[in-house]
Amino acid sequence: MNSTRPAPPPPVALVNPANRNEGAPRGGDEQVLRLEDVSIFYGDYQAVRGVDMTIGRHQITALIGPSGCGKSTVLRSLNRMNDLIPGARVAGRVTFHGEDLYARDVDPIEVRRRIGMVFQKPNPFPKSIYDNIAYGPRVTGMKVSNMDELVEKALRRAALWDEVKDKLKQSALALSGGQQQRLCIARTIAVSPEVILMDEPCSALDPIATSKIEDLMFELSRDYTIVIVTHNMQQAARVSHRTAFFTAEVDEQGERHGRLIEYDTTNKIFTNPAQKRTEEYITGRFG
Ligand SMILES: Nc1ncnc2c1ncn2[C@@H]1O[C@H](COP(=O)(O)OP(=O)(O)OP(=O)(O)O)[C@@H](O)[C@H]1O
Repeated sequence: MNSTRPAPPPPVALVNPANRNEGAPRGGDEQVLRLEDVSIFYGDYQAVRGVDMTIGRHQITALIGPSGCGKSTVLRSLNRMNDLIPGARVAGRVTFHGEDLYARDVDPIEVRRRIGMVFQKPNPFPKSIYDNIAYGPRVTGMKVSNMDELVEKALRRAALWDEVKDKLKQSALALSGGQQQRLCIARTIAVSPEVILMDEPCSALDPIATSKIEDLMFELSRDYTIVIVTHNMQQAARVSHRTAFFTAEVDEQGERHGRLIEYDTTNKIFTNPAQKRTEEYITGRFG
């Protein structure tokens, strides 16, 4: 008997009664993405250090943590979006179904088709609603027998069809912010990705539009694997199956590096985290 075993931390404030993903994670045993000892640099600066994590199929994985801890940097490493930032470099291994995403012969364009991304600010093209959806399939050379059908399917999947079906030829820029974000999700879906990365997709939206996107994420997780960066802990608690808590640590030289502190089921992270720093962040005492 180990009588010196520390007592588990008390339940924290953000207990998660509304989480719809409680219980056995769907399909989560199958790993889609894996990070092994991943460090990410901007020039000489090591923004993220030594991250190990796996992302399960058809799960929603939330990345949370204080500003500057490297959440977006890690997210962008999952579809080689960091390649587009001059001086950015990924060390370690990121694999997608066991295949090294950064291997020489891997085409980053194909990576981004299979692992799509939705950004913080809705960024539709200054084109019609229809052309926003049709653009990806056209430029990636997808063989599409019926583009109208594909556009309708993507818009339906993104829960936008009923609102736009009578104005497909109108500019996407005339849509509300929430509609624009669902259009961006439809645009991502149109090229048949397997994973959707979302970088604070609701931060520019009001609570009603946010709630619609959260419902949509839940629906989409039946068919897609989703990784979301969010500042909103309630959102992580509501929508995700698993949560990764990052923070920035200062090294001997006084440099700050993002580190993954704890990664577990969302329920565990929000009710009984193993790490004191996670608990302090969740309860608002730090960060
Ligand atoms: N393009 C860039 N060039 C140089 N440094 C960068 C770049 N992007 C991010 N960084 C630095 O990397 C670190 C991690 O940034 P990142 O944006 O990934 O953090 P974050 O946790 O997503 O922050 P936030 O929650 O504020 O969006 C920060 O110190 C940031 O200044």
